[in-house]
Amino acid sequence: MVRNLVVIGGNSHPQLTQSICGVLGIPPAEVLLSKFAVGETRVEIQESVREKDVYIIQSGGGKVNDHLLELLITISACKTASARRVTAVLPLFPYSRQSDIPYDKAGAPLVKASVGGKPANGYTFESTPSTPAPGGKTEGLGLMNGMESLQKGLARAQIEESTGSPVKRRGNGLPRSDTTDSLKSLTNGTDETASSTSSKINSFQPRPGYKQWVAQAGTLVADLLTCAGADHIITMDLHDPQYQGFFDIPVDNLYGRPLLKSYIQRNIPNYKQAVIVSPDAGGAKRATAIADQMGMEFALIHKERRPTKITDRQNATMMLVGDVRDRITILIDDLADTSNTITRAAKLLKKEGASQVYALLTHGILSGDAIERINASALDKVVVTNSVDQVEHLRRCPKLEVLEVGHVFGEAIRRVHHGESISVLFQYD
Ligand SMILES: O=P(O)(O)OC[C@H]1O[C@H](OP(=O)(O)OP(=O)(O)O)[C@H](O)[C@@H]1O
Repeated sequence: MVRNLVVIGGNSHPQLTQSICGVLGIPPAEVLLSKFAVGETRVEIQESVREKDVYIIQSGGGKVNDHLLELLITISACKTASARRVTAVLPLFPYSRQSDIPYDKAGAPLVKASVGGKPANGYTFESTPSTPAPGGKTEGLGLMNGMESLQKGLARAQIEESTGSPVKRRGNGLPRSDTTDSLKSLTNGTDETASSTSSKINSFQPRPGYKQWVAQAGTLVADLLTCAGADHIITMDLHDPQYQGFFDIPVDNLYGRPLLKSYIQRNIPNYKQAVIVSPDAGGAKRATAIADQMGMEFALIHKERRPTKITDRQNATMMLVGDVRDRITILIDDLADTSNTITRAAKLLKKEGASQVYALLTHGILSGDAIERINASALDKVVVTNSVDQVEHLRRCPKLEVLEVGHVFGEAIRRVHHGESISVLFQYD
């Protein structure tokens, strides 16, 4: 029994809250988490948290935005109810993959670039923005684009003023052709100017190589948590460990690896002869750490994230570096979302002669038709932790096995509460 410690479970994962409370020997706090008719989140803390050390359990996955808002409101409610310290426990941290520019699954940037006003079909990843030449035109970019739009808007206003009727526009904001003559007379009076103005008046057209300005949601979410009043974060296997640097409060990033290692030792026959495989270069460090510690061989799948052409998805190939013939292979990754990565990797491993393919992941998000994809794949077994609720996934996927993380978070909470070191939880030997 621990004193002055309160655990509040969000709606994302009630089973994990129960298991953490079981480890700590306390019941979860009484809270009301619901929604008003309009859809707004409603939170009521139904017991006193004054001067208490509060831990709120809320994972990513599922209705991730609802869960995030519910967490923020709960943190704020505890702070205003005079909690001494509020710790957000996020077994899967939401939005932590969004600190980079977005790519589609074939690895192509989501920017649809245009070249000289033409569609992006000729775009290659080797393309670079053209160097502006003296007297050269910089079509459709930045300041020039703004000036041309302004010029065009003025021209349209003048036509409207002189004719007394509004200029009709196409969907893209261009005047209709019946106004073109008037337009010509109001610009330089030449066809060339009119047509070039027409082509330029359109909205912003990014060029190849232009880095699209995207929301850095990871930073925003970090700020929202601290703004709401979180004093401390506990999470597990952050997709980018550097994400801890987005916070100015302590972040404890626990490892799921001890669980995965122990699964291998207990369940894979003659495991020293098996091969650990990283399904992409991004996860190589994660997978080699396990292979090195367990004295196992390692292979890498090079996931080509840069197809030659933006339209050519077939070029987004996977290539195996290492030998897996007649060996059991174990894919190691931090998470599976759509399951594309692990199912494609499994197909390649079987093609290269692997006798069996396991996938061991910390976070089984398994969105959309991920389960169907796994069921139909070459994967023999998928092992995930319950950092995300797996009840529904288990029901639908006979290949799925789930490892319990409640004791890891329970022990981390106990140690943080008592001011003990939790570094022992970071060791995975
Ligand atoms: O199940 P899926 O939808 O295929 O997603 C899973 C993949 O996504 C993440 O990596 P990401 O593609 O973000 O690349 P990175 O490792 O290079 O950051 C993760 O590490 C997996 O490899």
